[in-house]
Amino acid sequence: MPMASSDKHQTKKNRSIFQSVGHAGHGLWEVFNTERNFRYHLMIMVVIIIAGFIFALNLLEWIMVLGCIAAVLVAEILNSAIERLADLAADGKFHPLIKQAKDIAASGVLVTALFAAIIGLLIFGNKLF
Ligand SMILES: Nc1ncnc2c1ncn2[C@@H]1O[C@H](COP(=O)(O)OP(=O)(O)OP(=O)(O)O)[C@@H](O)[C@H]1O
Repeated sequence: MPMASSDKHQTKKNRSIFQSVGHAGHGLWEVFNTERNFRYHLMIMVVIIIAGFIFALNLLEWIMVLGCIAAVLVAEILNSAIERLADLAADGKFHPLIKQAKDIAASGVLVTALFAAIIGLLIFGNKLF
């Protein structure tokens, strides 16, 4: 469970590092609970990490693999935040700029995932062939 916020209707700055971390943890929990793609990425992450141990990646390879995983997860998290702001602004109505904002945010996830896949193929492909 995430750390509880002491003030559910807080609109002022966080009072301490602990409160900041608590709210960030709450955000992570929200993305995990509501975003199917984020859970897919987490499952792929587990498979890649297991593969990393099986193929005995060296330090540099681990750094690159973990960097790619972090980049994809962060892209998905930021995409989710933008989707929520867009939904708030759209208020249930269709708007071409909302469509652009959501599609552009999603393209950030796509580009990050594509490069992560290429880097993964280079690292694991190099071990296989
Ligand atoms: N209010 C809106 N105005 C215009 N287009 C919208 C609006 N809401 C959603 N869309 C379009 O529908 C698509 C799906 O929107 P939705 O908010 O359901 O994203 P999602 O399925 O959660 O996206 P992802 O697959 O990136 O997680 C968006 O990418 C966008 O093209």
